[in-house]
Amino acid sequence: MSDEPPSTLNNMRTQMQRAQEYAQVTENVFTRLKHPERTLEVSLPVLRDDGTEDIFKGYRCQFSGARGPYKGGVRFHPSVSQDEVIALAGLMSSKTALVRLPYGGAKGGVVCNPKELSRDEIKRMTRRYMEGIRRMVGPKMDIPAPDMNTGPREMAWMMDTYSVYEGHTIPEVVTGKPIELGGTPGRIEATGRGVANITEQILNYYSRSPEDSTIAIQGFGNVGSWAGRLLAERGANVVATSDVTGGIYNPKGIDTHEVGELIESGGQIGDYDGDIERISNDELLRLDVDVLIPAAVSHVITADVAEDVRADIIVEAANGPTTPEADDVLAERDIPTVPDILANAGGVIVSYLEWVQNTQEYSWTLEEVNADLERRMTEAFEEMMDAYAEYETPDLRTAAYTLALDRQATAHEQRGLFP
Ligand SMILES: NC(=O)C1=CN([C@@H]2O[C@H](COP(=O)(O)OP(=O)(O)OC[C@H]3O[C@@H](n4cnc5c(N)ncnc54)[C@H](O)[C@@H]3O)[C@@H](O)[C@H]2O)C=CC1
Ligand SMILES: O=C(O)CCC(=O)C(=O)O
Repeated sequence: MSDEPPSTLNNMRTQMQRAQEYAQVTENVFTRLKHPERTLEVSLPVLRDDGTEDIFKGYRCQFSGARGPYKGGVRFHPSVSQDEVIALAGLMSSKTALVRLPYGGAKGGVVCNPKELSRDEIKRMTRRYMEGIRRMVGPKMDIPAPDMNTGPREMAWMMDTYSVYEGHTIPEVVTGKPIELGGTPGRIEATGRGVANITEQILNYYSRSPEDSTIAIQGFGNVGSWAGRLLAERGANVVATSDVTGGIYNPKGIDTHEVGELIESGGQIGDYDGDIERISNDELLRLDVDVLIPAAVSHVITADVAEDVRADIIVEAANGPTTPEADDVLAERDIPTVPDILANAGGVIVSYLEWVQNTQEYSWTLEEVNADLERRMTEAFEEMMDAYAEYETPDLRTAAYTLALDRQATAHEQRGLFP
């Protein structure tokens, strides 16, 4: 096993490489598709509440714009690095292609621990970040959105900062905004709703259903908590979940709505005092459940963990949770893994619906948004399963990447970017 620190970018390139032999992509185009178009690094001077000033580092990577404006979230997390932001921007380019959105891919982030910053400090940092990247973004150029530790509040501050410089309000420069500022109903739950949809579909594909399934979810933030609540509504038994403070387990089931409310009121899993047994994040990944849903950080399912996984199916709600070495082990062990670029695409799909509403200055109902989301997820799932059968790829990820690569290569060729 290599001593190299895990590189999300190397992992993403290996995943693309594995699809190259099935996709209609020439070597020249493939080389282009593996490299980002540009990455900006910004230094953000932020006044702390005690009167001192700190410099935070931020990034925005635009990976590919061949299929449309760049699109992707912004995360605030200590693990943010240039390598990670580039890789996540690459994942976004494949994700938008796979679910047929008219976008390219981007990602941004600031290296910080928001848990150690006050609301005012986060606000000053967010506004500085938007000032730093504002020449690069725009409603027809690059449209940021939420990711880890960012949400409607941060999107509102980013939208306001951009609009102040432009001299008028431009809601469509970011998505995931509060509803009052042009956000769409359904965006907060969208990624979790997409995960619930895909989990139900993969279970149905194997002639099973949420009602007879137990689920373990690592990470109970925006994505994990909504996936958990919506799967429970579909009849599934969510038996375990976790956050950075550790995990909880009850084979009879966890009250996902109660835990969700605790998290939304600022609590942590470590504070939950229901009828549960405490487990570690590592133990959660090895539970004997029907479906394992990693919904937190990258690289958690390594080859070693994959050897011990007892779930029948994995659905990747997080970006990049499984290493390529782990993919090999899981394929060998016949454990299907629905890849991130499909499983968590509900967020960017509803971001697209928000952007469309903003550009048309019109608004849709929650029912319309949810129906459109479910339809797009279902179609993308069926296309991935058809590609899996047609190309006989070793796993679902390679099938998904084959479709994404083909569509990105076609865009390059049709635009005349290559002879
Ligand atoms: N928010 C969105 O719309 C989308 C998010 N994603 C991905 O989903 C994942 C989760 O994102 P969000 O729910 O938005 O973030 P969040 O910040 O709302 O929640 C993250 C959760 O992960 C937990 N966590 C953090 N570090 C951990 C660790 N080392 N071990 C175990 N748990 C840990 C946190 O305590 C929290 O429960 C990320 O990989 C993100 O890129 C993907 C698509 C869209
Ligand atoms: O909603 C969006 O535009 C992007 C969400 C995102 O960052 C992701 O899917 O990883």
